Amino acid sequence: MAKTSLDKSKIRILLLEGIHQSAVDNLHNAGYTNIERLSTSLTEEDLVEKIRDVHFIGIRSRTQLNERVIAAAEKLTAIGCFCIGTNQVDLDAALERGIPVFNAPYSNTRSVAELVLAESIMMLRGIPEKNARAHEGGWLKSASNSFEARGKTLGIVGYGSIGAQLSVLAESVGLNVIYYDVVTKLGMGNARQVGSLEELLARADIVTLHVPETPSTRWMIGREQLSLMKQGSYFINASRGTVVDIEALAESLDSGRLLGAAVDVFPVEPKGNGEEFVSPLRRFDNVIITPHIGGSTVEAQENIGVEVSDKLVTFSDNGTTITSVNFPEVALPSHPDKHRLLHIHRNVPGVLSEINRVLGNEGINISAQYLQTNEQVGYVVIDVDKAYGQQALHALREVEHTLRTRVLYSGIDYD
Ligand SMILES: NC(=O)C1=CN([C@@H]2O[C@H](COP(=O)(O)OP(=O)(O)OC[C@H]3O[C@@H](n4cnc5c(N)ncnc54)[C@H](O)[C@@H]3O)[C@@H](O)[C@H]2O)C=CC1
Ligand SMILES: O=C(O)CCC(=O)C(=O)O
Repeated sequence: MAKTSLDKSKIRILLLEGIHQSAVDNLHNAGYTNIERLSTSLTEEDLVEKIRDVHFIGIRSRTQLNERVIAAAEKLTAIGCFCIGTNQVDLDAALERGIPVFNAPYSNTRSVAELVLAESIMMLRGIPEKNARAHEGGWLKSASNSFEARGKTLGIVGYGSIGAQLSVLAESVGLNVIYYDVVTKLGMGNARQVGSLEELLARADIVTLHVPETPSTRWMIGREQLSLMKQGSYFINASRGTVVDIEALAESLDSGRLLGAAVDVFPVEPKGNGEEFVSPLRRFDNVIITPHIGGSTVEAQENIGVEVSDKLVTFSDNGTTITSVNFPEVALPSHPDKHRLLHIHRNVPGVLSEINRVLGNEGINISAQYLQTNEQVGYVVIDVDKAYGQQALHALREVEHTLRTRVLYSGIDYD
């Protein structure tokens, strides 16, 4: 039987931003029934109120879990990002409070890559303007500025899961692929890494960004970088809105240096479908604007729902933190006949021996134990005989540098 620290019906789960029903079904199947699912994100004020009693929260890219929100989340046990990016969460603030953060690093990779390839072909053919004219009753039948993809050069910035997947798809339609990455990477197929961002910008007919939001990628593309791009080239951003200076991009479109752009992510995005989208790019017919839907396919969302809810359930039931993006990774085999203690502490020397000393003083025999640390935090999972659950928990709470403790009772429901 799965272990649980509370009766599962008392474990409150809040899912925001229209997380797929597959997550709800999966949580129900695992015995978690106290689930609230909202279709939008929440403002900081609303979130601070709502998160107080929540044990697990699921978000996508829009919800900002900053220091203030996390500090208000007194009961929060884990965070699930039902997406790839985790830049919307203050990972250190979560770590400091002993809260692991999980994501779905691969489930929407293919969806983004397919969209970017499709946009490349559409832009090369001038479809966005032709489509706009036709909707207004116009008829723009012309081969001018309309090109085949075959033989053109696609420049990928950030050759990770999405960049590499796109590289394979792009070669299949005859695009030549070059890429720039801060890490040396082996190219898929005939793709070639270039030595600098500047070289990529100068050589590519289409530049597409697939980097995470980090201090090194913030405003990485501005006036200077756009001025290096070829006359008559195309630009795509489906990474994060903060990577590109959007005013500078608008200037490059006005000047005609860029023949088109496709943008899926923006520095400020509406928090739900009802809010107005404001952007200097709205005036361009040759810009494909999409509402941050690079990863929004039925397949991706269903898979993400299962993947991330599985990670939350496994952590809740067993203390497993494998694949967490901010936390020491620990997995101890399940021991159904034991109680399991979770101890999260500041990573300073001597904590483990202190844990063992206090448990020893209480006459508690440890039947299994596993510790992992990162720079800031240590996480130890300890199995003890069933007789000692509460007693062991009290002893552990006395250990200096403790951030958080939990006991997972084997097959017994406690408050
Ligand atoms: N539009 C959408 O709906 C979606 C957007 N995304 C965004 O795409 C990003 C990339 O996703 P993945 O490919 O899965 O990530 P990844 O982590 O597999 O790859 C990112 C790559 O960027 C490289 N990189 C990091 N900093 C760089 C820099 N300053 N210059 C050049 N390269 C740099 C890394 O070395 C890595 O190879 C995510 O972090 C997320 O922000 C992801 C999924 C959906
Ligand atoms: O689906 C979403 O809300 C965000 C997708 C995304 O940007 C990501 O996976 O990082």
